[in-house]
Amino acid sequence: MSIADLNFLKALPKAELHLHIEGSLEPELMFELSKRNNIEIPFSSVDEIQAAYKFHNLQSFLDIYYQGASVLIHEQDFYDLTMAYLKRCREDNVVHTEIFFDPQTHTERGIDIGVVIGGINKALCDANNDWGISSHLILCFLRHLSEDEAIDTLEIAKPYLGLIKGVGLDSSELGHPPSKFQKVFAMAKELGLERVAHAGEEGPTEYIVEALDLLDVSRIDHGVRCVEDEALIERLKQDNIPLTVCPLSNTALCVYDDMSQHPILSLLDRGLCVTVNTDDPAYFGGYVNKNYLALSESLNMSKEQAKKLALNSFKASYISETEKQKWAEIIAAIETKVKV
Ligand SMILES: Nc1ncnc2[nH]cnc12
Ligand SMILES: [Zn+2]
Repeated sequence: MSIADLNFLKALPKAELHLHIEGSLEPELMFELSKRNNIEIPFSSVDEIQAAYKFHNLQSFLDIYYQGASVLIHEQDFYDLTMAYLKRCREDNVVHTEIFFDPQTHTERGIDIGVVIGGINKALCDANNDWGISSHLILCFLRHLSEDEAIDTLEIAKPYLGLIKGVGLDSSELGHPPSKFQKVFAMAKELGLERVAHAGEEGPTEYIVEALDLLDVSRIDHGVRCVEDEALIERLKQDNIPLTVCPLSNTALCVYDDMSQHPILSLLDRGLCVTVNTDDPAYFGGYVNKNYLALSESLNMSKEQAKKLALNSFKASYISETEKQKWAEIIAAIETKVKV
């Protein structure tokens, strides 16, 4: 890709809607926090950590991801983690981000949910004040745990609901259908929270349908397996349900053997509201612009397609209609012709 093309991708304002903050823990910070907090990790160097990042499916990644998160103890750790991610947003011209966090990964280890939310929120406020990056926070339930544990998590989050935009569902998908969490999602809706869920990453198309019908979600995270069901594709299009797609994640976790097989651009061309996101950038090889770049290199993404993906990222977000309009106008004004 030429320098002009790279500059074009960078110039596009973008929103990120599918980012697990724990998945932005870079090996360097993991190592630093393990020393700072005296937490043992089974690696003796940053290189050793990086060498362990070879995954063959979602579970092989999650095992390492939960182990990595064990170095996060104090509010300052969550602040440092979030601030490091927001610096990457600034570099990539990501001007709005909707961040997932997994409270149960921390409360299970005896960390107070207030410590987690406090550290993340302070970094989000600083990035908003200093760099104008806006954000929302989405609390995810771990689907390999029980619904009662998810309900307990929603309960302890109640004092912080003013800082939380919505709830999500993540972790091991296969064997943990959305139907398992119908009650807690109804409670979240009652509390006025937005709802999203991972579905159709490794799991079958039925999980996408369940997330829509039983959890009443307004976005699907991943959702790429919708390509197996024509009627579902039509429904997602008609009902304007966005998919937060994560290209580099999908190849790192072997959902696709090669990026050239990825369906994101064909779904875009069919009129679905697909968006580009990182999922767990510290583990999957890059942040937002790297994901766009991969689509350029492997799928020959055009500049018009890139603009549409950036536009979709704001359309699919939970920002106000006025803000959406503002970003749409800015994106529309970006020149697609290479200037000499
Ligand atoms: N890609 C992914 N799928 C499900 N749960 C996750 N938690 C972090 N990354 C995830
Ligand atoms: Zn995810």
